[in-house]
Amino acid sequence: MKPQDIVAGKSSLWIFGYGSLVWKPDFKYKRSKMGYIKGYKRRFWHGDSFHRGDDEMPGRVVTLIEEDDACTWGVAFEVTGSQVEESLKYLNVREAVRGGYLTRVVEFFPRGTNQSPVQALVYIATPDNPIYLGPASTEEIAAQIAVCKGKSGHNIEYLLRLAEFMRVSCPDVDDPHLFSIEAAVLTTMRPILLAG
Ligand SMILES: N[C@@H](CCC(=O)N[C@@H](CS)C(=O)NCC(=O)O)C(=O)O
Repeated sequence: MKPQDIVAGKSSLWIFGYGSLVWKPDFKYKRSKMGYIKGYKRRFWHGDSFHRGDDEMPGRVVTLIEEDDACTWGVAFEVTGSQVEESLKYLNVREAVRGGYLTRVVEFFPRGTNQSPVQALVYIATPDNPIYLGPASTEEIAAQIAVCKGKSGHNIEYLLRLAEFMRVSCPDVDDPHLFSIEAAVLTTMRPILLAG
């Protein structure tokens, strides 16, 4: 199913967030559910020269990388009525125009028993994206995040809020990629913060 098909004439739509959307949706929605999608892993492999970086020093934000046995936890937001058009208009600017993300349709599995999966729209930056940065070591990613900031704030805030969200909302989910980068940034920043 194409994204436009899931949206066409819809009075209700689910939008899956796995990065800044989990802690800052900034659009009106009817309800939200914790849950996951299959076949993708979350990685800090996308560049950002607007929200958390600039043209000289692009920040690193998350995208989804296809991997058969992977799953990524996040939040799905249900928008209904006028919220559908309002949220898509807002996210098109925030995610597509300023962030370089494309839309895809995924199957979202809400957490909990007796919850049926639903089709959801997701914003994803693919490797052919001009500001896609790709894989790097934990230390390299942490060093980049530690020094970048953009119009929405520091790249460290983006990292720590996502890590905090996962610890609080998905305490039983391990995310070695996310938490190893968080630990590396805090190790880098600790002497600087304590020296002050
Ligand atoms: N599409 C992912 C990632 C979204 C994301 O982090 N997008 C960036 C654009 S580069 C953003 O909106 N940043 C806002 C901010 O950093 O406050 C999601 O569903 O959460």
